[in-house]
Amino acid sequence: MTNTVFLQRIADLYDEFKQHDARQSDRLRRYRNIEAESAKLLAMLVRTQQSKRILEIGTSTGYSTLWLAEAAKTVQGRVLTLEINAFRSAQAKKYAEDFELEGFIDFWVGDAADYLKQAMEPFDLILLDAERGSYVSYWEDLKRLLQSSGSTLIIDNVISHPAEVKPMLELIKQDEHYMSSILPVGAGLCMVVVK
Ligand SMILES: C[S@@+](CC[C@H](N)C(=O)[O-])C[C@H]1O[C@@H](n2cnc3c(N)ncnc32)[C@H](O)[C@@H]1O
Repeated sequence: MTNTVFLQRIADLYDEFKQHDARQSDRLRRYRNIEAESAKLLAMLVRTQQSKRILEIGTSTGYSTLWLAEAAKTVQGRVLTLEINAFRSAQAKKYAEDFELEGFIDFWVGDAADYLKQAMEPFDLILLDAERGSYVSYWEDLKRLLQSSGSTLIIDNVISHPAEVKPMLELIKQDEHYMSSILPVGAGLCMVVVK
């Protein structure tokens, strides 16, 4: 698939997802995919950082996963994506097949907390985009998975939902091993880098 085709197809898919969400009154039934500009920035980060090991927490229908995987493909990287809703994970897998990117993605179904508790292998880039109320409880595990200098954590929705992410951002700020900054892109991304 050429880059032009990828961009057109992913834009069409995003429109479909947005239309789906506009029809849902229940927040949990919405796909809540990341903003297009944020997804593009993530793909740029993979390229600049040459991220080989990428973790996504919150697959939904795989919009951000596709962007991450398309970039991972160019740097010989892989994406592991976690989703509690098996139906959504299956939807995401189907889109990955349609985009011929399934070979760069591992889909894991379950509560992210369970994965994070037992995980030992480090990641170069982690996208945190699940239920914000759980983020603080993930922090100790995330620290273990962000092992080397330059390893990066991106947290979505820090401008759109400041109160919900505040406890997590406070925790990060207090830790002298990390630098963090809020990027005014999409719904607001917090970029956290291991010093
Ligand atoms: C904001 S959406 C993710 C959007 C996705 N990153 C994208 O841009 O296409 C959050 C997703 O996290 C999932 N989720 C919520 N709590 C979770 C948990 N404890 N473990 C794994 N996934 C969870 C939800 O089912 C939902 O699909």
